[in-house]
Amino acid sequence: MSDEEEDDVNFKVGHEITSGKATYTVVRLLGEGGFGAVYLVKDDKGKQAAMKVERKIEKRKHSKLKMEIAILKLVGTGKHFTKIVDRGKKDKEGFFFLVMELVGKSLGDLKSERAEKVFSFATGLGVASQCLEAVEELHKFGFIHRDLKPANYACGLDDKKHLIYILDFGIARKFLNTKNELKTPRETVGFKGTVRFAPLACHRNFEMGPKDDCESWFYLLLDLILVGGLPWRKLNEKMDVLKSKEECRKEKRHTLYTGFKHWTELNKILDYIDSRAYQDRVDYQFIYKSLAEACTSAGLDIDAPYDWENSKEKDTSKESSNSK
Ligand SMILES: Nc1ncnc2c1ncn2[C@@H]1O[C@H](COP(=O)(O)OP(=O)(O)OP(=O)(O)O)[C@@H](O)[C@H]1O
Repeated sequence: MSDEEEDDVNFKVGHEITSGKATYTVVRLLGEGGFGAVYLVKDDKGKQAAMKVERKIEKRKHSKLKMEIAILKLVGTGKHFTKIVDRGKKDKEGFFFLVMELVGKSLGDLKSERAEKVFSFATGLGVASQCLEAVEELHKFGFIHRDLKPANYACGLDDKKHLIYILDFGIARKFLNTKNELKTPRETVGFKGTVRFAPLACHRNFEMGPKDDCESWFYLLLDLILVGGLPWRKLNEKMDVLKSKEECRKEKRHTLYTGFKHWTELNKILDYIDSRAYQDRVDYQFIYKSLAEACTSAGLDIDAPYDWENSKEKDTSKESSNSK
């Protein structure tokens, strides 16, 4: 059995977790991550929520869940962030938990339900614009995410189907100090995050700043709309992925936009992000404007209903897709 498996918290359907506020009953597992699991739960009044649990391990230096709670508390009512419902720890059973607002399917799941496994151009750009708004908000609070990818964003439920939420702040890092000044970059930094979406700085073991989240966000944007996926999607070795990302800055630039008629604005965004350094501020407005212009030049509306809001497509609720 691996360490990871030993770390698992396995709740059966019907398992009850009581806090000072309510008793939560496990309805089903929503997903499992590196350090724990996320369950669909309902409280005493039948209200549904998501409960993230993490096994309490003394030897673990960083609790991902603690970081997640700290960030959600900090951003408070930010519209792209799930609200905290409850949180606590169960010393006897040895786990921490966070109960939060329930959201719908992840962008990764929504995308994989589509015929060509990508969103339409307008949905991709509209969604990506919201994904960046969430990142901008996080940056305002002095944190970088370091693991932006379609699996870490989800759409809302019911009347919030057009709203995108950012999830999973387990490896976020503060880049501003207590005086709100940029922290001095470390000499060398270990690889963090997901190879496919990692920025060049991460591959090169450099300290990451806001512009590096933007670079990952750009890969995410392409991943949402590029039929066949990112050029390095089939490569497993970090070094090969770095090489491919570097080539896409030079002679293989066109492979980032295969099949797109309207990519000039997207290319300008990548040039802009690449022109930024660790210490630079990001002009998010320039990026939002360029995304909207890319849609306009394609004769599309960036604010149009998203692909999954179309009534012919499946329900976005994980609950309805799995429990019927
Ligand atoms: N508030 C929520 N509402 C509904 N589903 C959620 C919610 N939060 C997370 N999930 C789902 O639970 C699964 C795991 O979530 P998340 O990525 O946050 O967990 P994690 O344990 O940190 O994962 P990893 O270690 O792989 O990054 C995902 O499928 C995600 O879509």
